[in-house]
Amino acid sequence: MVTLQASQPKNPLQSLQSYGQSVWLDYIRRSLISSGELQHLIDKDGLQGVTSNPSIFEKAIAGSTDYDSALSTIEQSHDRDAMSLYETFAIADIQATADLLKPIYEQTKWRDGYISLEVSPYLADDTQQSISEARRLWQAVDRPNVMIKVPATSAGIPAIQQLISEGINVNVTLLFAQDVYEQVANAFITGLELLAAKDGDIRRIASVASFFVSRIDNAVDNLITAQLKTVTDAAQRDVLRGLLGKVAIANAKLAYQRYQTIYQSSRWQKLSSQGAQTQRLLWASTGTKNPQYSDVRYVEELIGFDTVNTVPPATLSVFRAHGQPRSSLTESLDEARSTLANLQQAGISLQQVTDQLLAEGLQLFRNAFDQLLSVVEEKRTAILGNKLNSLTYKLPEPLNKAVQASLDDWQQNGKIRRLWAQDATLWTGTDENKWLGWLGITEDQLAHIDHLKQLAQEVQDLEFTHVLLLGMGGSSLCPEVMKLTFGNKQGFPELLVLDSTDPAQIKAIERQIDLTRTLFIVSSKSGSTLEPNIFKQYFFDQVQKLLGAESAGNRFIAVTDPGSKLQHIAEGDDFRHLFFGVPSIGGRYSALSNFGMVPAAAMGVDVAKFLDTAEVMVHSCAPSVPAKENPGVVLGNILGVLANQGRDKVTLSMSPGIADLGAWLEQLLAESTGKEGKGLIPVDQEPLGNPSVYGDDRIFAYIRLESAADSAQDAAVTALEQAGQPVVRISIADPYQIGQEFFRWEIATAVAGSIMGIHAFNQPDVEASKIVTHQLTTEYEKSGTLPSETPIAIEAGIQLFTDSKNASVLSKAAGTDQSLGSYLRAHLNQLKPGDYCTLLAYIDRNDAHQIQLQIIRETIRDAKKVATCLGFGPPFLHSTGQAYKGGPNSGVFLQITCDDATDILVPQQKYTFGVVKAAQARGDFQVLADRDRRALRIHLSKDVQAGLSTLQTIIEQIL
Ligand SMILES: O=C(CO)[C@@H](O)[C@H](O)[C@H](O)[C@H](O)COP(=O)(O)O
Ligand SMILES: O=C[C@H](O)COP(=O)(O)O
Repeated sequence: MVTLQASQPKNPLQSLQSYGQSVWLDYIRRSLISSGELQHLIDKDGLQGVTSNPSIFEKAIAGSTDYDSALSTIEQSHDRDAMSLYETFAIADIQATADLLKPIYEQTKWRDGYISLEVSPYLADDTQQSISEARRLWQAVDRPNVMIKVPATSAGIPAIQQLISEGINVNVTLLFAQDVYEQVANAFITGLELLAAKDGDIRRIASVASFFVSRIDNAVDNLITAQLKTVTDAAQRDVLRGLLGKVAIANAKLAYQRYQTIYQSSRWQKLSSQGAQTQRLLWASTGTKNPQYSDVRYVEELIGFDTVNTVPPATLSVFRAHGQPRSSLTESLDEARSTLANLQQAGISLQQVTDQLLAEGLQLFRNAFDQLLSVVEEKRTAILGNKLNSLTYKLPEPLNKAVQASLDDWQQNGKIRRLWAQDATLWTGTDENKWLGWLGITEDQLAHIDHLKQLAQEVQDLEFTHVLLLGMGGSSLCPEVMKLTFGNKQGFPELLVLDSTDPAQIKAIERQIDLTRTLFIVSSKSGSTLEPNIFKQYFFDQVQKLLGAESAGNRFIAVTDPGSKLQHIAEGDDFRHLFFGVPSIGGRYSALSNFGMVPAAAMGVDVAKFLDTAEVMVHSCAPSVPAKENPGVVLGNILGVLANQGRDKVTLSMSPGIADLGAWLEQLLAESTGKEGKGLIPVDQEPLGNPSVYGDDRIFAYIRLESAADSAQDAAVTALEQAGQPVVRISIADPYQIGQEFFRWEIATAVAGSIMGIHAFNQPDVEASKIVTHQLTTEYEKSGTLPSETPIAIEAGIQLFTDSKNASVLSKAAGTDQSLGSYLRAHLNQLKPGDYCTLLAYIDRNDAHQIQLQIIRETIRDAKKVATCLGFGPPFLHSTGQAYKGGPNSGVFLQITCDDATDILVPQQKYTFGVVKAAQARGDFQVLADRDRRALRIHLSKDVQAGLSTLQTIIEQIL
């Protein structure tokens, strides 16, 4: 303790030192430090320490502009998440305060001169996390005169012992009960003993036990006042009245008695003889709350040797002005005992009060922390402006209310933190924790960006004209988005993507490229997917014929998970490069990993910039960002809650320049959530209609590219909003910000999956059709033909097929006129409100076919007022196929197959690509039928365009 000169006139604050009490300030704020006011308090009032807590930092950072310019300087140089911004400010303030207090620390031989920093209030129930957080903060602040604050919960007490044993100074906070205080003192002493046993320097370990005072009076006075309303007995009323405003101080005085006993014990004497300092009681919560009580009561009544009182600024001022110090802490101890005994007799349990105060105290700190982080997040978002894609939404009121309640649940139950902590119980508790590697992928990629930069350089140097990506689903959809969004980058090859076994489509791609100047990327996470493997066989064979076996591998790159079959093939064929995926990232969550970024780098996208830009969204969705501020969590809650209320058709509308994002989103949403009879049904590329064509099963998501928006789309979305349809709007200022949507929607899908109660990372029903396809191709290899089938109707060169169950339903409904039209009418008449209709087209995906299918789709939507989807096979099998089979049984399917005009033999196999496609269509159909889906297959002849025209005419006639 610093001894003041005898000659100096002492103010009441300064006088406290002569009673053995140190005054600390329960407040911190940057301007207090920078203005010199804190130094003044140290110099003039003898202030000997400072404490902070989440509420104090909330007032400082959220309630002032002290930090605004620092915040914008940081953000302008590099974006950080709200938690990291808060910590940067908090740590800087703590360090600056520690430096101001350092002379006191040294003069008092490490007894005083401390500043405290509290661990996140969200860790109060977790011993291990409290320990690691405290260690991390201790190292980050890197000052000997800091104390890390840990709450006195049952999980906190073992953490306190451990931290003390490691030589970390601890301020034990949220202490209300004497018994708990004893446990804390015991943990402290044990911690010191452990440190001494390791030959640690125990003399320098300082700790305080922050015993809260005024809150006890508040709580107890309320209970007494409530009793006084019912108790009529005069004597009892006197006793009750006499207890008002007495309990907190009585409790503190008796805690101090325990302190004295503990630190006179022989156990302590052993440590003391080695130079250990006691863990002082520190009176906290010492601002007077009840205006009827003296404003200095919780200072004046608690003065005693070897104690600390941490006071808020207002109490500091009034005590300086009129405080009357006396040695009060050891006065009237009998009265204190009888106060507590009377309280018990009056039926008020002090233990219940203190238990409740601890729970409330934690909640208050959590609320303050959330408020603090919300405000930092708001300030950050304002500084970022349009560098962060915005999200707004308008929902009909009952739905909005349900979404807000769900967001509250996510907040109060710490679910965002649980998501980031990879807690499988947020979903089904199966193995979801093994599939969350995508949460940290941007950081990982940026840390190893050189391999992508080198690839980009190499591709340029070698002057390839094309990069052809061979892959399916999660391995092809992000590259498709990149291709459409970024087009051809000057000086780089054009990226093409092959994800279809349709022979016409393969030929169309082959016609576009020069095989000798193309770089092939074979992309498959599992490395065992049929399509990329046979694509590789085909193109490797072609290149080999032109360049010779030695050189062919030089034109191939593989992206796959370590140890896969594709890795072995790539090594065997001497591929140019082998890039690995992360096994804990499933295909549809892999966009920002090598599966999306290798092709992006090869086509000339600045991947470092792309990932850096995506990180802005990662920061916005961070675990510490409160639910209502968290853009991924907000979207996930909207999707999950609306799906549970029957609005499960997520109708996607994108600006034309980013239209392919829809196909990527389709896979993410459908494959992640469409299972166990539940699911979000994405509706992509369905042209927006007027509000009258929609039922009440939709939610609309409009993703607008600000630089190239479509005014008709804008008007249509506004009309939907005005008609009361739920609409989410996302705005993207720059195509480079599309990566933010990858991450936002991944978080949103994971959140929606949790709300819907499903495993958001598996795809059990995709596997089912793969198995049937495999059986069919094996059969073909043996017999040279696929099993024969009998159509249920033939007309105008079009054949209809279905399974026996659907056949009998449709035949009955078609009646005597078993024409194509009657069957189609019977099939489409099964559509009822809330259903959706999907066209599953196993044909060449060219512009003409797309236009025809879109017309058919619109006709069905407008006539039946149902959602309509369009999937090309086989790609959709790796995407929406999961939801069609595993999701709600509300789909009515029209599968469209055709005879192939030309076919291509798969090298080293007996089958052709056409046979594979046919087997895939049949496998798909069989599984749909096995799952009791309403499905009809329409088989066209070789002239697909003519067949589609006939189909279009019939559908227009019958609806
Ligand atoms: O625990 C410490 C210091 O160790 C304090 O910062 C403590 O958190 C504060 O005194 C209280 O939170 C203030 O409580 P109150 O005045 O709001 O009741
Ligand atoms: O979405 C995933 C597709 O089924 C492709 O899987 P893959 O990357 O293991 O080949």
